[in-house]
Amino acid sequence: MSLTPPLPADALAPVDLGHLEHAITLARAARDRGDHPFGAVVVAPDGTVVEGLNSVVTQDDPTGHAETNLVRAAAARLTTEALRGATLYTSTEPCAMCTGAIYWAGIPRVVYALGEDELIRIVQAQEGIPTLALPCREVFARGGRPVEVIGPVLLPEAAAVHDGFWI
Ligand SMILES: Nc1nc2[nH]cnc2c(=O)[nH]1
Repeated sequence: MSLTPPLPADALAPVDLGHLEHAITLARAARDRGDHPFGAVVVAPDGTVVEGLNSVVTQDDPTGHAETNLVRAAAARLTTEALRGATLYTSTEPCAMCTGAIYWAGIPRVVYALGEDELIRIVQAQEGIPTLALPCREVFARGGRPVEVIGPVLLPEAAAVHDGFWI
């Protein structure tokens, strides 16, 4: 479980903070349309922004996590070179499946708001909801190229978007 201490929001560069807040608004949009409350964006070196929302419920797809959907969309829209210079921002730390997708896409930088340990604490109030406790840093550490990871970042809305959802 991640014991990385949270960063204050003002420790981030304003551009990173803006994209992270965008990811959290997408988590809210996913929840509002009936999906699980997760959202993410990829930002390419030229500023192109690709969005991803969780679609587990509306597409009846257990692998429809925000980041996995996003990596597919980004790979379709961006060149390999652009992916290799991109940053992925996500409302919650990527799970092991999504971390694998990010790694295989060659994305070298990830910024997340809510930590996996905090998500598990929220979700575990509910019996029967499965979690996968494997911090993204541990998965990336097994890879053959470095991925910079920044997070968790203290943004109250990142936790608030889960309020009352997992009950
Ligand atoms: N980061 C993240 N964690 C999840 N856990 C369950 N679904 C998701 C998702 O879409 N994104």
